[in-house]
Amino acid sequence: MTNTINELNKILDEADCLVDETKINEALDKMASQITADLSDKLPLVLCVMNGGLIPTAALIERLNFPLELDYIHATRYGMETEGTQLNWLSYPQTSLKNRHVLVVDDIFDQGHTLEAIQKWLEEQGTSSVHTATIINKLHDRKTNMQPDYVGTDVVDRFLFGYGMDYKGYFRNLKGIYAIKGS
Ligand SMILES: O=P(O)(O)OC[C@H]1O[C@H](OP(=O)(O)OP(=O)(O)O)[C@H](O)[C@@H]1O
Ligand code: HPA
Repeated sequence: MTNTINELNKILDEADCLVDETKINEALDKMASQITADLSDKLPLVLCVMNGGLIPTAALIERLNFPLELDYIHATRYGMETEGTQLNWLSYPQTSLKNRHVLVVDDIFDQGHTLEAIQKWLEEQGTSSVHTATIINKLHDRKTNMQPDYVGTDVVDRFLFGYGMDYKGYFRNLKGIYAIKGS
């Protein structure tokens, strides 16, 4: 256990903070304004993509001053790894989705497979509209075809953690967004 704590503390000490708390808050404010303009009269259902979406979703919805409902979906393709594989669907929303305007919130748009699959599945459930939002868009050319409707900020192609994103299950709780040394 001491080894694990030491290893994790070293990872954090050596990491680069790419997006600090101030920049995250500015990004969230901008996204909230755009979402308010589009969805404030739609009684939307906000769907948090667990686990990474937890912190961004909480921060975003406290900036939305109109009636909305909240539920979650849990799909994961990275697990404890730094490379994604197939998407595992672990939990589905309990709220009826038919004829609903849905806003899906996640932490990061990396290759895009997670959000693309969730969007497709939601459309098959008879939703009226599906919008997608992520705090981070990772810049590289390995993307699927879709684009999130609302993006906080672009970040270079390194392995990230903090603000919802994990390194081996840890560090989702950090207030900034960090890149692992050498990644
Ligand atoms: O754009 P993609 O390449 O599909 O990657 C993005 C997804 O990967 C992460 O989830 P992960 O599978 O790590 O599960 P977690 O949210 O529980 O960390 C992140 O939270 C996104 O949901
Ligand atoms: O860079 C990342 N960090 C953490 N989780 C992730 N899931 C996709 N990309 C990442």
